[in-house]
Amino acid sequence: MSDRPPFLEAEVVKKFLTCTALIPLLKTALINFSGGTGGIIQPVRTIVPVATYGGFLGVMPAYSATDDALATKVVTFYENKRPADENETPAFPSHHSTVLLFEPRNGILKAVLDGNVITDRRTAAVSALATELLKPAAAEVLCILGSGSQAHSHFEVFMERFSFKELKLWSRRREKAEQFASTVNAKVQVCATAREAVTDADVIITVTMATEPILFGEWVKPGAHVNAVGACRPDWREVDDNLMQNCVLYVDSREAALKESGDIVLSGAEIFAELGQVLKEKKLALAEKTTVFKSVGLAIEDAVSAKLVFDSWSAATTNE
Ligand SMILES: NC(=O)C1=CN([C@@H]2O[C@H](COP(=O)(O)OP(=O)(O)OC[C@H]3O[C@@H](n4cnc5c(N)ncnc54)[C@H](O)[C@@H]3O)[C@@H](O)[C@H]2O)C=CC1
Ligand SMILES: O=C([O-])C1=[NH+]CCC1
Repeated sequence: MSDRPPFLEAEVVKKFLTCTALIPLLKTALINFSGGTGGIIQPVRTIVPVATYGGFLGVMPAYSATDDALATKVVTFYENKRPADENETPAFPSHHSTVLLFEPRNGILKAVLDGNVITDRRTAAVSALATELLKPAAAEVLCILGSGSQAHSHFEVFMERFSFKELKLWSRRREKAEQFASTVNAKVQVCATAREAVTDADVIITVTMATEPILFGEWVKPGAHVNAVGACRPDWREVDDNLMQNCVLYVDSREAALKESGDIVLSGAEIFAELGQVLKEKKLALAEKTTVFKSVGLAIEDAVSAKLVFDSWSAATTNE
């Protein structure tokens, strides 16, 4: 047998990273991250700007004693500059990531995993956890702004976890939204403007590479819940000041959000609670108010996801 650690590619990750298995792990990890039983060491990620090319490289290490998981994700994300020709598709996906999973007992590298599926699924699963707690009681209309990788993963996870009656989609390039609508197994209303998509929505998901607001408070139905997933740089925005300042604001990590989220840093909006606190103390879930969950993405989510995939893959391989 080779000493080389295995590389678990996207198809393997897809097979083992099911929502059913992942969501309870994320729930526990987020509670522990926000003070639960502790045992989680996770610094705010290091970001190296690749300014010449409009890119960023992020290093995201985390250790969970409770989960016995030690990992680091390396992620690059590049501003997906609008091509000069409107009909041209950007040559590369905007995000690329890889997860290194270590054996906590001795530090040996156990596996290298495709990080793209992990990033897409765990982000959508965390948004679903926030939505379960913060959506209005009768939530019938879901709106997604954006049509890239995260839009797809959020769609998949939300279709599995909720039963919305209507799904509205807006994307900067209408043909991308139409392409999305034609490939998914559900009726999707493609909207000409973000405003049209947001109007009357009970739950809104922003998953764009926008650097200026694309979601405005005056469009949002009182009591709606927003998962604000993009704009992970301190000078990038997806959501305007009006919404940020007039909502009950939840984050995945207070420390990271105050450093990385332009929507928070530039609006001066006050954070009400971390998601992990709400998962632990349900009374913090003010679902009758207009709520925003600002997610920047946590290394611990990647670590528990990678361990789940590796353990499931190892068990399946041993039994073959
Ligand atoms: N919070 C978290 O844990 C994570 C957040 N993200 C963020 O989620 C967002 C979406 O990521 P992906 O779907 O992987 O990216 P993607 O590149 O696959 O899709 C981006 C979408 O944004 C649209 N877009 C690009 N520039 C825009 C602009 N100026 N205005 C409006 N729309 C614009 C594109 O047309 C596309 O629909 C990004 O901001 C990304 O950094 C990604 C991973 C994890
Ligand atoms: O958590 C993550 O992997 C990311 N958040 C924003 C860009 C990538």
